[in-house]
Amino acid sequence: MHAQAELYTLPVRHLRDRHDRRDPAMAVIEHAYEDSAVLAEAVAARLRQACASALAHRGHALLCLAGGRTPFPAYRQLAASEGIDWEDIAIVPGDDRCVPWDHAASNVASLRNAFAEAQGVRIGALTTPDGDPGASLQHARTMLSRHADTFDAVVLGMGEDAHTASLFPGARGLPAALSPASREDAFLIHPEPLPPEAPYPRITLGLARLLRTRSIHLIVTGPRKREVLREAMAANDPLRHPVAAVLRAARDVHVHWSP
Ligand SMILES: O=C1O[C@H](COP(=O)(O)O)[C@@H](O)[C@H](O)[C@H]1O
Repeated sequence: MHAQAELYTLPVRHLRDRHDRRDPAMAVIEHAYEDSAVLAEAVAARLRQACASALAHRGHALLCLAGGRTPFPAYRQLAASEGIDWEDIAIVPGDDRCVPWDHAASNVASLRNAFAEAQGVRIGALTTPDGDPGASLQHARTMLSRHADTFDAVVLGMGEDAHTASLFPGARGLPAALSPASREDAFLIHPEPLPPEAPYPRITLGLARLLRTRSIHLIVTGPRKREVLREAMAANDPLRHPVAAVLRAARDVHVHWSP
């Protein structure tokens, strides 16, 4: 195991204290690593520990995992871990793009691919096989109603526009998806503008469902995302920087960063 580098220069706790005095118990726990390989190893170890603890205490584990690209090296390491009883573990994506399952942008397809080695693991889809947005929304809500337990771990990513899961700034459906009063677990989001790297409508878990978890890990890499995270925390405006909603509402968020 590599030593964790002490290079996280973002004064996270300071910014939280200064800009959000309502709940001083909230905490962002910072982890900075020398590179993305070390980050992946550390995140995989955290997820392994969350699974082991859940299996020991409850006999099953439920993970909610981000799509995109950044966390996949950690997922592949987790999937290759020895001694995990995958048959008792279920995974749901935190969001997905409304595309067919055989499309390169499908988060559920990427997750199924990353966990191919994990014999017996169940990976639920937020989308229907053809990716139809309306049918996917209904499908996601039904699927999530069958996975209503508290998550053992939630992994989130963040885009350079400060979206997390598919909670996109400026999207019409964002206020409902961020509302703690929303009764639904999943929402259809039409990002405006569509992100060029994945220009599709999305299904996302809402903030309240994401926060029903025993642990949260936000994974960000590169200097630009670190800047965005700092801006999000300073502004503390979730409609502009949806990631701020997670940072201010969760009791503890582990932020994992590497260059
Ligand atoms: O579109 C998405 O983007 C975010 C960030 O992805 P990353 O590869 O830049 O970390 C991701 O967390 C989300 O699941 C995905 O649908």
